[in-house]
Amino acid sequence: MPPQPQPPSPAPLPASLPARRGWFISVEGIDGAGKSAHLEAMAQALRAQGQSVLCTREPGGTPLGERLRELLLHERMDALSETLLAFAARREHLLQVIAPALRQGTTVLCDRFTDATFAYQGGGRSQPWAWIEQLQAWVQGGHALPPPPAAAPGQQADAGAADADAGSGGDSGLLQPDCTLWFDLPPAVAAQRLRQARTPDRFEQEAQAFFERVAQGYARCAAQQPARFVRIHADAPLAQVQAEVLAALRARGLLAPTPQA
Ligand SMILES: Nc1ncnc2c1ncn2[C@@H]1O[C@H](COP(=O)(O)OP(=O)(O)O)[C@@H](O)[C@H]1O
Ligand SMILES: Cc1cn([C@H]2C[C@H](O)[C@@H](COP(=O)(O)OP(=O)(O)O)O2)c(=O)[nH]c1=O
Repeated sequence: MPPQPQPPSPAPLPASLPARRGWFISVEGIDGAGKSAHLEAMAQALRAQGQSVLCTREPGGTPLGERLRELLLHERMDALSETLLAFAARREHLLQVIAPALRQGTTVLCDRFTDATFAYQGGGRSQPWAWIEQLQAWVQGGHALPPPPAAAPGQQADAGAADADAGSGGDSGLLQPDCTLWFDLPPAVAAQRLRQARTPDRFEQEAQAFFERVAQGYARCAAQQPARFVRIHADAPLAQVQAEVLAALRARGLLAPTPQA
C-alpha cells in the first residue's frame, strides 16, 4: 500500500515564548480629545514598573499602514473605501506588529483601533454597523494568543475579561484590546483646542455635527462593551486628566498601586 499522506503537524512554539502575552491597551476619542498628550506618560508609567511597552497607532504602525494613513487623512474618497482602507491597514498592523509583540509579552499601547472605525465610519459617515462588525470578524478573528498577564497585586484580575470580545480567545475569538481608554469631551471643546493646535487634516476639517455623530459612535461602543471601556473625563485640566488615566490603569490592574507614603 502506498504511504498515506500525513496531516501537517502544528509547528512547536519556541521555548522562549512566555506562557502569557502582553496587555493590549487602546486609547480612543474624537480629534482634539487629548489622547496624544497622555500616551507617553502612560508608556513611562508602565515601563517604570518593568513592562516592555510598544507605542503604535492607527491608521499606521507599518510601512504600508503609514502610506494608507496618508491616503485616509488627505485624499477624498467614498465612505466604504475609507472603511476598507482602515481595515487593510489594521490587518497589516495586527499581523506584523501587534500580535507578535503581544506574543513576546510586550504591552501594546495603541493610539486608536477598531472602535475608531465604528465611531468615524459607522457614526460619522453612517456606514452600517453590521458591515464594520463583519470586517472586524474577518480581520481580527483567528489570532490565537496566550492569556493576558495576571493583574498587578491586589487589583482586579484580567481586565476586560467580562466582555466576550476583550483580549483574545473570548467566545468570538476576536483579537481586541483588553482595555480601551475613551477620552470623552464635548466636540465644541475639542474644536476649540484644535484651532490653537495644528493644521487640520481631512477629518479635522469636518463640521461639529460630524464629531457629534462620532462621539455618539464611541458612546455606542462603550455601551456594547462596558467591561473593556473606561471613560476618561477629558474636559478637565491636563494634570487632572493624567491622574484619572493612571488611576484607571491601576484600577484595572495594569499598573500596580502607588506605594503608600
Ligand atoms: N486637558 C487638556 N486641557 C487643555 N488642552 C489640552 C488638554 N489635553 C490636550 N490639550 C491640547 O489640545 C490639543 C489636542 O490634543 P491632542 O493630545 O493632540 O489630541 P488628540 O491626540 O486626541 O487629537 C493639543 O494642543 C493639546 O496640547
Ligand atoms: C483608526 C481610524 C482613524 N480614523 C481617523 C480618526 C482621526 O481623524 C484620523 C487619525 O488621526 P489621529 O490618530 O487622531 O492623529 P492626529 O492626532 O495626529 O491627528 O483618522 C478613522 O476615520 N477611522 C479609523 O479606523
